[in-house]
Amino acid sequence: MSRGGGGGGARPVAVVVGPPGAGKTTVGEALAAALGVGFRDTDADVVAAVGKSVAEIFTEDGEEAFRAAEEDAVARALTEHDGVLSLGGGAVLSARTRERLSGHTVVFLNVGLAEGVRRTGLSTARPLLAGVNPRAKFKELLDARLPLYREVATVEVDTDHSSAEDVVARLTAELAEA
Ligand SMILES: Nc1ncnc2c1ncn2[C@@H]1O[C@H](COP(=O)(O)OP(=O)(O)OP(=O)(O)O)[C@@H](O)[C@H]1O
Ligand SMILES: O=C(O)C1=C[C@@H](O)[C@@H](O)[C@H](O)C1
Ligand SMILES: [Mg+2]
Repeated sequence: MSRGGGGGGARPVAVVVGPPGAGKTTVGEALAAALGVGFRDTDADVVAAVGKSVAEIFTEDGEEAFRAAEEDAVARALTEHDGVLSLGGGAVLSARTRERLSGHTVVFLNVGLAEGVRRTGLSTARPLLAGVNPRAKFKELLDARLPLYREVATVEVDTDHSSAEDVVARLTAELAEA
């Protein structure tokens, strides 16, 4: 829950973006705890709003329906939440969302192909990577999205060779300087 109690007028202390497996949820949650603020994840907001898991929305309603619900969830959270806000990995695909991120502190958690595939490999909860060749899909996704993550980011952290705890420590230092 937000410190401001929700409603309009709030503003996240940091918005976290990046590819699947970058640590948006893990690091986002730990960063919020380190800063003593609340945590919100738009994937969880979409699940709550639609009443189905992310995988069910993709399978039953299609990616376009998920993206529309995600765009709404991001817009709401940006005005309601004053803690750390993690976005879904593909949220930056929306030009409207990218515009809405302008002026916010946006952390891009980057992860390379090999490490991203390794971190997401054991999960069946990511419908986009559930196909026959998750590595090719991950590469395609990184190629398409890297410029979009960088377009919105005010801070970029490479997570390949750092534990989630180290990433949080680097981010708390960077955000204190900003
Ligand atoms: N810096 C890190 N080092 C090692 N493992 C990590 C790191 N960050 C996250 N992980 C692990 O990678 C997996 C994916 O992390 P997480 O779910 O936080 O990613 P995400 O960016 O939220 O992905 P998604 O876009 O699918 O929601 C988890 O098992 C998590 O523990
Ligand atoms: O990278 C993506 O496109 C996605 C990432 C997840 O956070 C979820 O939003 C969903 O699985 C799609
Ligand atoms: Mg996540």
